[in-house]
Amino acid sequence: MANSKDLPLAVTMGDPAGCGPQITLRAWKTLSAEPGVSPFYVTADPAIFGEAAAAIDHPADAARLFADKLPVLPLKTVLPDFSTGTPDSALAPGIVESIDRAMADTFAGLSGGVVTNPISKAVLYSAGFRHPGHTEYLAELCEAHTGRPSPPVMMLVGGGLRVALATIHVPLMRVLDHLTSTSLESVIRITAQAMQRDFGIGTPRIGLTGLNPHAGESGTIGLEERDIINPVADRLRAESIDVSNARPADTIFAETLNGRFDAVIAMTHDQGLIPVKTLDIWGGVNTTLGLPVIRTSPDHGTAYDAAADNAARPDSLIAAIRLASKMAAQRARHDG
Ligand SMILES: NC(=O)C1=CN([C@@H]2O[C@H](COP(=O)(O)OP(=O)(O)OC[C@H]3O[C@@H](n4cnc5c(N)ncnc54)[C@H](O)[C@@H]3O)[C@@H](O)[C@H]2O)C=CC1
Ligand SMILES: NCC(=O)COP(=O)(O)O
Repeated sequence: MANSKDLPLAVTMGDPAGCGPQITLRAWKTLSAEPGVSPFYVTADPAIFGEAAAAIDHPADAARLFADKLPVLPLKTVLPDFSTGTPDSALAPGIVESIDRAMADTFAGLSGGVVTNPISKAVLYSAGFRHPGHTEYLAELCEAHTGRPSPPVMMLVGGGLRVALATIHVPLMRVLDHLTSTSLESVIRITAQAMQRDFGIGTPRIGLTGLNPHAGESGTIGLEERDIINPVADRLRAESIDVSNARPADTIFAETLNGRFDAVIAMTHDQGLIPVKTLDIWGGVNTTLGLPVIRTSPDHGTAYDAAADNAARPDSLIAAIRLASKMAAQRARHDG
């Protein structure tokens, strides 16, 4: 499967009633004038971008047009009328087709990676979508394509931090059903490999948060550090993976900003996302590690309110496209 730096990136439409069309157009205006970044095309209905868009028949046409027009590969699904800022489950089939097409192009070696625009989980759920989010859906598409499981790891990059998650879209009450020695070991291995292959860090230093306050305070405020996290870290250190024991989650991000770790693995979604979004709400990027394709995304959601005001900021999508472009180049170097 190609993941070449020379291929265009496939950007999905996301929810067309959300911020996706505005931020895509604004990102294209910035990036079409920026040397060194991969060109991209959008899998979408060209009409949602007005005169700035040019419909293309094939991803290979994107690079030639990119400086002058936003290249758009049209969907088969006809979008119903919609109102910007108003969620509508009737848009779900087009949203899903856009994701499927971007992934199919990447599997076929026509695109160098996928950058997803935000979707509303609630809108897709109400139309029968049975995956928690893009992350899990993309992993399923990868498994269907390769025949091998691709356990996905969500990583947020921003504010000087790289933060992977040991559990993703899981209700807090169910975290312990998902945080097992096996799952944590897999997340650490995938993060360590991705740091080398996609971020060019030869010997990554990985910090683990504790699950409990004070990382369990020697077992007096919780036992998961003693029983799950630290034994996994011990085992992996014996294999020369540079991973810490569980450290208090309230300080590990400051330690990381001071240079102690290259990446942190947080045990829960909010534990990891709060520091990144607080430090870098506009520039943070969500990337999925562990897949055979490169995937990035803005760290924010559909921002229906900002979209309705025509005020959606493209910064995070721009950062997501730049990161995908860099990862594609790094992966090509790594894989030789
Ligand atoms: N990668 C994805 O597809 C993601 C999707 N979501 C989905 O987005 C939906 C809305 O979630 P919320 O929690 O409201 O988060 P949100 O990120 O859409 O909005 C939170 C606040 O930030 C503002 N905001 C976000 N992005 C902005 C931008 N680019 N420009 C200007 N203002 C911006 C919004 O206007 C809002 O006030 C949910 O259904 C959720 O499932 C949330 C996060 C990521
Ligand atoms: N909070 C991050 C988020 O919900 C993104 O999910 P996904 O759609 O990238 O799986």
